[in-house]
Amino acid sequence: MQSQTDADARRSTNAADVDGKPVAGYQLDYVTSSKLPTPWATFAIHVFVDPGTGKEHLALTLGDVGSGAPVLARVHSECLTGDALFSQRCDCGAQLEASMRAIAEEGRGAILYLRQEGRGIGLVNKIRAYNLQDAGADTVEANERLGFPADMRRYDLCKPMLDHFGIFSLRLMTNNPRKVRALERLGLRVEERLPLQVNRNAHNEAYLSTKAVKLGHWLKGGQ
Ligand SMILES: Nc1nc2c(ncn2[C@@H]2O[C@H](COP(=O)(O)OP(=O)(O)OP(=O)(O)O)[C@@H](O)[C@H]2O)c(=O)[nH]1
Ligand SMILES: [Zn+2]
Repeated sequence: MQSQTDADARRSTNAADVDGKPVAGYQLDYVTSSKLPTPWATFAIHVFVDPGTGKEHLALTLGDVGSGAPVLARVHSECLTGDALFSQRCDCGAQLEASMRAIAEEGRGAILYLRQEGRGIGLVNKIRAYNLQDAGADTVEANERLGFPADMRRYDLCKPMLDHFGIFSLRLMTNNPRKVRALERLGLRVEERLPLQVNRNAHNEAYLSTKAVKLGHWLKGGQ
């Protein structure tokens, strides 16, 4: 029997995909902000709600991000296992930490924390995909065997978040060309693309290789 999570995940493929036409005027409701002290800096945390899905998306900002100068930025998709539980199966937690550190060092920047777990297939399916990976599938094949595309994320929800802060020009920390293309298609300027290669280890080596070979990520050193 299909779980609610499966149905929700599949339904969202029908919405604009990153490589499809972005939804014009994607709507997110800004709700509230507060302070978020972290080991590296005290960020401002901002919450947005997607009225269509009920999902709460977050932004962390530091300094005057609305001045017009390109903003050091990270667009990060949720990975509960990597971001909160120290999983070594991926590079997500280390990338989040590295980007928070970099922004703290610069004294100015923004992180969009998008609630699209497991490249959009949700936590339940990501854990199922891990089992398929342990049985020999790579990350793309595992998604496909579960009936999903390799990557179901959408980035058009970044636009209302960035508009809220008056950000239109980015220095983006990413290795993912699809993310850069998607943001540019939304009319944002990616002035610079900064690599974010951290925490390669025995557990995530195959995951990183698949990113490079099948998903075209800019990863040096055979990753
Ligand atoms: N389906 C699936 N998703 C995964 C797996 N490992 C990590 N993820 C998800 O992959 C996404 C990673 O997103 P980001 O950190 O934004 O990064 P990225 O698209 O890999 O590109 P970068 O900007 O270079 O980090 C998160 O949503 C994770 O939950 C996996 O094995 N299978
Ligand atoms: Zn991860």
